[in-house]
Amino acid sequence: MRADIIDGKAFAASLRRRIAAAVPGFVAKAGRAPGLAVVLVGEDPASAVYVRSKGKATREAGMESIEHRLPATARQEELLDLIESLNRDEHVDGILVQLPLPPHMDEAAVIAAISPAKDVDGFHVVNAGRLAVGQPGFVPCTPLGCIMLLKDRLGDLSGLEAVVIGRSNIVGKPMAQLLLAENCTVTIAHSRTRDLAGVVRRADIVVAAVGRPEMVKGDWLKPGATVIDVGINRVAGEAGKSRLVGDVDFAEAEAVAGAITPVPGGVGPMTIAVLLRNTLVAAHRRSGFAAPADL
Ligand SMILES: NC(=O)C1=CN([C@@H]2O[C@H](COP(=O)(O)OP(=O)(O)OC[C@H]3O[C@@H](n4cnc5c(N)ncnc54)[C@H](OP(=O)(O)O)[C@@H]3O)[C@@H](O)[C@H]2O)C=CC1
Ligand SMILES: Nc1nc(=O)c2c([nH]1)NC[C@@H]1CN(c3ccc(C(=O)N[C@@H](CCC(=O)O)C(=O)O)cc3)C=[N+]21
Repeated sequence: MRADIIDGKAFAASLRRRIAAAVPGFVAKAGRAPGLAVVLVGEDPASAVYVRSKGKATREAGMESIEHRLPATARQEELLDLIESLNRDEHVDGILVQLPLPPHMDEAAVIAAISPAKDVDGFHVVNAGRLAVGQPGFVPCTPLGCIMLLKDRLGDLSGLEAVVIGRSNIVGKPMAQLLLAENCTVTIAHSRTRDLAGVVRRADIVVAAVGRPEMVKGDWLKPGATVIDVGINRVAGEAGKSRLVGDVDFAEAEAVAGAITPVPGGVGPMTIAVLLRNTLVAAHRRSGFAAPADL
């Protein structure tokens, strides 16, 4: 069997078109465009690339992109003051502080400073708590994008065995919460898990969010499983160039899985599309308008 490729890039493009189509309706009612503020601290080249592509996608959707850069040496107080001014700015609906932050900053304290109503990353404890208890809030973009791909592929997920590898606050834990909310039987695996291959072999759905290039092997998978590869790992490629690989050994997995997301072109593009979706939803909620239902 050869797995179907789940085209996250195409799905993300269609989501972005639906978002762009809904923006003029908001502008007509509110008299302004939805605004997303992205804050980059330091010069990490990978982060700078992401921030640029987020800004471009935001403008292409007809929204306002507000970009702030602070030097790597900035004091945490300066960042907290900036977040406070963005919290107060009526034109800012969403605030994203690009992670990771320089080591002298306390990420939890910085995230806590963002107004939960503008936390389009869904990283604030209030939004994490809402997700855990099933109240409406903001859900982290990457796991929400993964759920959209899974439901598009499989329809109802009820009763399926799902294994999430990774338990970070930004991917693994919210991913597990979302799968639970879809009535999956959820196992969360991590670096202390015994017999990881044996655990993964039970899964109808495997979500790999580890950060270890090509760790998940083909013979770890149940034949026909649906594999969502969140990993983004830059490794040495040919002729001194680097290339991106996921946490799943794609060549091996493709021969066993029923369907699999590629890297690049899978989960990554979904993350940005869902960020725009969350920003549009935040704009509607903050203005007291019902958010478009089909996003
Ligand atoms: N596509 C996208 O849009 C995004 C992609 N990513 C990518 O996803 C990956 C994960 O990101 P993130 O969650 O932030 O990473 P973290 O480093 O925060 O978490 C990694 C998790 O993997 C677990 N882990 C590490 N080694 C092993 C192992 N050998 N076996 C089993 N589990 C292991 C860790 O376990 P423990 O808790 O025990 O240490 C931890 O829970 C990265 O490649 C990142 O680049 C991240 C965000 C967005
Ligand atoms: N506050 C915050 N929110 C985030 O959502 C956040 C963050 N910090 N820090 C870093 C991670 C990582 N992340 C990605 C977004 C898009 C792609 C993406 O579009 N990837 C393309 C390839 C891009 C390339 O070629 O480099 C793809 O997979 O096809 C990947 C990874 C968001 N993150």
